[in-house]
Amino acid sequence: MGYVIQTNHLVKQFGQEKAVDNISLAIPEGEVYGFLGPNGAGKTTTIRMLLGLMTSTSGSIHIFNQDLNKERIDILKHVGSLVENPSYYPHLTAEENLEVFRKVYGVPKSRIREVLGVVRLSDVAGKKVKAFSLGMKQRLGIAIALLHQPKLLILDEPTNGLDPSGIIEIRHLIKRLPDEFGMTVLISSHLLSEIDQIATSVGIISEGKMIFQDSIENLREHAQQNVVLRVSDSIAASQALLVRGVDAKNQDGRVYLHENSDDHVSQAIRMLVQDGYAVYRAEEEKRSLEDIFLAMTKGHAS
Ligand SMILES: Nc1ncnc2c1ncn2[C@@H]1O[C@H](COP(=O)(O)OP(=O)(O)OP(=O)(O)O)[C@@H](O)[C@H]1O
Repeated sequence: MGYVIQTNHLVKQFGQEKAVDNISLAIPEGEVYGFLGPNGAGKTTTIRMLLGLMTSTSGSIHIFNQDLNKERIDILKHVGSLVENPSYYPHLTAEENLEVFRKVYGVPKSRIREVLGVVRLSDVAGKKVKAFSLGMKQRLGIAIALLHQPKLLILDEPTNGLDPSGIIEIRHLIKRLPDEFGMTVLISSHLLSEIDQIATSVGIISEGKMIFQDSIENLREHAQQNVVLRVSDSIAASQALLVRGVDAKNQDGRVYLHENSDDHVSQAIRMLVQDGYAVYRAEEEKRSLEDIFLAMTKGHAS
């Protein structure tokens, strides 16, 4: 499979601080890549380098298999982006704003109607942008980014500040782009929950370093849940299980079983009952992807 974006040991240093520290992104074609990290992790800095808005300290960037240093203009012709707050003309309508950008890009007038349709703003095309909600403004920003039919769309925290319905709208919109338009999308966020339903690949950064990069399925595997047992004496019970080779841990007065297949759980319960312990409850630990993400980034920070 081809990669649309590949960075090799990318570094950006501000004074003594490495805001981006050895990041090797690999973003396959046709994916929605969720670029995740807490505030200040280095997402925007990475994105600014990808868009040629900032030079790197070291490392390389290849987009569409071309070196960004050497073929910047050619590459950026096929990239659309929405980084931080997009600039609009508030006193112009959505359609008039798009017309300004259409002329810059030199694309046919028909694109305006098409992109308004894609972002579902056709009904308010004649409305002044100053009357738009934040969610509508973000969708207009995406419409502008789509005008020249880019092969790659880069969105920096597009759901920041949006209410839940605005987040859902953006989510639906982004999800359609790879299938309908063959596009690859990079979307950054500090909240995994916001993008766990749209991303097919995920890269997690913390303090400038990449700490996880793989498919969303493999991230879900990390989120595999322990089974928690409430028993009569959790300290002695977890010891008894460990002695018999069961991966068990005592925590908060409960026994945590890491191996959570039906066979393992029933075997552990049988052992405990045989040893005279009372087993009151067996429950799956409720651990969301967000919990896993927080644990990963916290673990890294400490
Ligand atoms: N122009 C700059 N000069 C000095 N330091 C900078 C500059 N830009 C970013 N930084 C620092 O680099 C680090 C990473 O910032 P960056 O904005 O890339 O993080 P982020 O992951 O995008 O976070 P956020 O979600 O808050 O935007 C921060 O410590 C920030 O203070």
